Amino acid sequence: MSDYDSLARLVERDRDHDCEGYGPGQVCVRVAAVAELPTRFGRFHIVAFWNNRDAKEHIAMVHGDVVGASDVPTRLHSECLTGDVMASLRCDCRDQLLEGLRKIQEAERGILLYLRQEGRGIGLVNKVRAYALQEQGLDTVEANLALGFRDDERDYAVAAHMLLSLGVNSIQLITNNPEKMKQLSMYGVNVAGRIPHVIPPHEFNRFYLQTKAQRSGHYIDPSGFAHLVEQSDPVMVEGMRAGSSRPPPEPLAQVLGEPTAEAAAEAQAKSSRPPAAGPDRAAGGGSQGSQGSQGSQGSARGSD
Ligand SMILES: Nc1nc2c(ncn2[C@@H]2O[C@H](COP(=O)(O)OP(=O)(O)OP(=O)(O)O)[C@@H](O)[C@H]2O)c(=O)[nH]1
Ligand SMILES: [Zn+2]
Repeated sequence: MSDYDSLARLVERDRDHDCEGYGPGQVCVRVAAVAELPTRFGRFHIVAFWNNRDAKEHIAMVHGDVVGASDVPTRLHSECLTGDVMASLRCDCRDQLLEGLRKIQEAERGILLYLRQEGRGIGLVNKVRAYALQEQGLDTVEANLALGFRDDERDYAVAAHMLLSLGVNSIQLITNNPEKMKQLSMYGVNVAGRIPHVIPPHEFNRFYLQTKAQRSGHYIDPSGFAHLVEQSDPVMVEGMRAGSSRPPPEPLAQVLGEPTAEAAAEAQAKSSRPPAAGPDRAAGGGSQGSQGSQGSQGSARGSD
């Protein structure tokens, strides 16, 4: 049976599915529709889900045969309109999304769940409010708390049910977030292991990533670098993987309007003048604004 057929059968199977649900919201999902989805990273199947809890349309990007499979590389991505669509540099979401699709496509099989949990579950309007507070000096955690939310409002019951509906036996979760591991296991998903998903920081998101490491307990080196012992894979961003036949995502330097290392080297080679010392660019300009300069106010959670 083809990968498509095995997924299409799930639509038939779920037509009248109505279980008691998972989590406090007793969320139940159905596999509602399946189609092929060629992407710039390769061919996927897109699986659209219905759920009984919110009017949001969560989806899975599926590569290869996952029904009944074990150790399936799986990424849970929470929606970030500003990062995913608008290419915001405040966070690492877009890089994580594209790198996640690429990692999955390079594996024999894999799943990326795109969960409509904008702003760690507080919604887009509130995330913009949180950004405004961050401009006044709060960090990402403090801004959520100031708005009356928890640091993270996400519940992964919907994700757990989606994975169970797809019939995976066990997953290797692509994440740095211990809460995702914990909740999926709690909801009955067999999380066999973790694949780190660290994106090197840049000047605009360094403080945000440090806050996630220091205050939210994410497995990111507090200095912001991907120097984790368990990280067996080299970090791949900016299309730097040697030997990959797939088109890389656009280099961050291009997004920032700066020349890439290759372009800079080429320009230098062409120039008869000796290269300028130019430490400014490497130092990131040092103009972090309020985000970079303000300190966090203790009460670190999970910072050990
Ligand atoms: N409230 C709030 N949400 C943010 C902010 N920056 C990014 N986000 C949201 O944070 C979420 C990030 O989701 P993920 O990348 O799936 O998860 P993660 O918690 O970083 O964990 P990883 O699996 O390690 O990447 C998205 O929903 C973003 O919209 C912020 O400053 N405040
Ligand atoms: Zn984001």
